[in-house]
Amino acid sequence: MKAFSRSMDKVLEKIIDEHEQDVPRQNNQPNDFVDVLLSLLNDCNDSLDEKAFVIDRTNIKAVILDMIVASLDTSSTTVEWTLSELLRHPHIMKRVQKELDGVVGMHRMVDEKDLSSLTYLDMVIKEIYRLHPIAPLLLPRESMEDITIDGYYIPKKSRVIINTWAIGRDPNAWSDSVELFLPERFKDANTDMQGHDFRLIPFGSGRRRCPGIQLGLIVVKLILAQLLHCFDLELPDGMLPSELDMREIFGLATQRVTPLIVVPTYRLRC
Ligand code: HEM
Repeated sequence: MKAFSRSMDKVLEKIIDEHEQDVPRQNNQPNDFVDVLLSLLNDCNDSLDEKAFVIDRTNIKAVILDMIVASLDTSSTTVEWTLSELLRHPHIMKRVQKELDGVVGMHRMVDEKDLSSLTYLDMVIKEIYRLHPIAPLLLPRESMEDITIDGYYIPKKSRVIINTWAIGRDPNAWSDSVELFLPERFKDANTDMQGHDFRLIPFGSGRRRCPGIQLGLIVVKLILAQLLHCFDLELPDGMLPSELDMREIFGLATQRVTPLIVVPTYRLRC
């Protein structure tokens, strides 16, 4: 563990050093997240001001590490569950590819600017988060006052845990076909994932909502669009879609019990 912390510290030091040495960035024009953190480092030297917050190099390393930890598994696990469901539902995978071929064609790769036109892929991603929310229990909350909701009394200072996994499979919130993978259920629905519609809150809601939601959604959508556009994907060794193991590991992040193995075949003409 200590060896890991030391090597991680080296990586973080390198990231900060590179930003500090990158002269064009230092024209009071922050370029990226680390630049913004470094600009705060230089800004808060007013030790007489009690309200001034202090941010030092260690804090910056902690925040960068926090971002790496919070973003990697969440994004990659979303991609893995999406591919799993698409491999179990080949007609839906074909429909995603048809949309991609219509929007992008077969002679170039998907670009970030194409993403807003991929509306069926949006529905697929929402359906993934309904059935496979990556953080099924969100972050724990503490109630600030006594309250009764639907007849349940919750005293002040209770630890409250929101089970988004159960909400996603609740027939009262969705329909009887709640166990089915049906992206079309979002066709005419105005459901967003920003924390306003409590039926679908894979990034949480309120002040502790995921601060990386915009980045996360773009990264996940771009990776999926590129994979599905560039490749036809199949299960290995003639495995049938119905034979794919969909068991989940219960934990802070919902991973697959068995890693997904996929056989890709290139399909573009470029
Ligand atoms: C697509 C993938 C992602 C998913 C599904 C996801 C999901 C979540 C969820 C459910 C929470 C808890 C929210 C709550 O309890 O209300 C959370 C918190 C957080 N996420 Fe994400 N996230 C993703 C990507 C990212 C990215 C890309 C970043 C940063 C670059 C990030 C940074 C964070 C941080 C720092 C917190 C803790 C916020 C706090 O303590 O107040 N996440 N995320």
